[in-house]
Amino acid sequence: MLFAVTMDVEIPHDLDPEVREDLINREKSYCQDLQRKGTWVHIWRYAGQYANLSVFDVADHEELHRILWNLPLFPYLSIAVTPLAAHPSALDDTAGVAA
Ligand SMILES: O=C(O)CC1=CCC(=O)O1
Repeated sequence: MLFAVTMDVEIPHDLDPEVREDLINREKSYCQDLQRKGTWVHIWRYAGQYANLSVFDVADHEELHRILWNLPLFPYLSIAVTPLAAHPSALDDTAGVAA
């Protein structure tokens, strides 16, 4: 199942800089591990915003929830989830999408 997920990042300005750096480093490792597994299919920056648009390929809602809940930055994210379905005009056979 494919999901588009928007994450808006709002880290408090008064957070200890070392804590902030550690969180961001752990978020990057977590994200890149899931990319290597093929679960975190895309991550794009919204231009001009501290926010990303990501696409996840997961077995079910519970797997997506677990992944999002365990994001190191989770306490500082506003998250919106949109389920995706195949578009009939798409040329490519997009992974994970049933026709
Ligand atoms: O910077 C962001 O958009 C938050 C984030 C999610 C995964 C990652 O590495 O950073």
